[in-house]
Amino acid sequence: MATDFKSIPIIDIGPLLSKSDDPDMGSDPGVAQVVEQLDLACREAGFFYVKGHGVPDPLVKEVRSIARKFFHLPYEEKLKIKMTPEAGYRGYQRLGENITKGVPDLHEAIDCYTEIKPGRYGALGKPMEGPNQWYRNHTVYKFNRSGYSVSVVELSRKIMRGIGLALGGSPSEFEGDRAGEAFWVTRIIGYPGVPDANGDNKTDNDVGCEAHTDYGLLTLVNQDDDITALQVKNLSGEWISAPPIPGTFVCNIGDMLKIWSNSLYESTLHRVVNNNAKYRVCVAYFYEPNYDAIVEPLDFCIQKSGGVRKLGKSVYGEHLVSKVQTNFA
Ligand SMILES: N=C(N)NCCCC[C@H](N)C(=O)O
Ligand SMILES: O=C(O)CCC(=O)C(=O)O
Ligand SMILES: [Fe+2]
Repeated sequence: MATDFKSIPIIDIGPLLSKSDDPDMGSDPGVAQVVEQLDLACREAGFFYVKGHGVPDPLVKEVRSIARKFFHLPYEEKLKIKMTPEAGYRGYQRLGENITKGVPDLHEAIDCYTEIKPGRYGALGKPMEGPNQWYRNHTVYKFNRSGYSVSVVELSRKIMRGIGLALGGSPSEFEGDRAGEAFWVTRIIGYPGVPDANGDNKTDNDVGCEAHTDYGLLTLVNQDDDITALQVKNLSGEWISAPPIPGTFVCNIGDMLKIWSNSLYESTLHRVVNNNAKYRVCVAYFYEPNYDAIVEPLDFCIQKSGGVRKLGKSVYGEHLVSKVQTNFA
């Protein structure tokens, strides 16, 4: 929402990926071009599409089809992996159960998080401890086995190397005790189409997901190919659509990157409105800092902002827990 962007840029990150293990990647002209585009996109919109990302198209489609299959199961089946605070907020959330801005959203979802062993982060980690409910549903089990998460975590790390350079830092800026053990969240989401005559899909709200920002570093959205529903807010308050572009992921910046960058990059408000008759699925992958990362504006970002420190300190795990705990009625 940093500017009045009217569309969301598409970036071919192929050149970045081909050099992403070279510590001197920044001096490669192909990489430099990608980095320049990343910087512009992050400053202007906080959103961009990536193409040339190397995740096989059949895999991208397969996880959406797994998601669709799950949401078509009878309600009783889905409830067998119900999300509860006791389950570390992992599992299935029914239609209207997620709350954004105090209003129930018109979507259902499964949340999976990096597993946290009891005691791993003390009191900070306690609310999020627990295993994912992979083994209690055949369809969810297939998602776990697909290899999707492994592909997108690698991809995210490489994009973050480009973003480190884009900010004017090193490619490894978001590694080590910042995001070397990146926490991840996978959210498998289903949005009913426009409510039908008998009102089966009705909640108090017909917005699929109300306006919000994402919490961590970088989100990778894998959305249905044939429905435009994701909208991004620009500076004048207009909602700019992020239509599906086959072969791409929609990427956006989270709250922790906003802090580290001292607001040079913003976590942009977005929402989902499915006005289509068809059911829409989306698999969102959130690449986050280390669970216990202490996040505060980086010195070189403060320098770039005329020496003014714009934001205070945050602990990622605390931010996540406070969000997760207000996501339910
Ligand atoms: N992990 C993410 N970003 N999930 C987004 C869920 C919707 C926003 C949430 N209810 C909120 O109010 O923040
Ligand atoms: O469904 C989408 O396209 C995006 C979902 C989203 O913004 C979220 O879950 O954080
Ligand atoms: Fe989001």
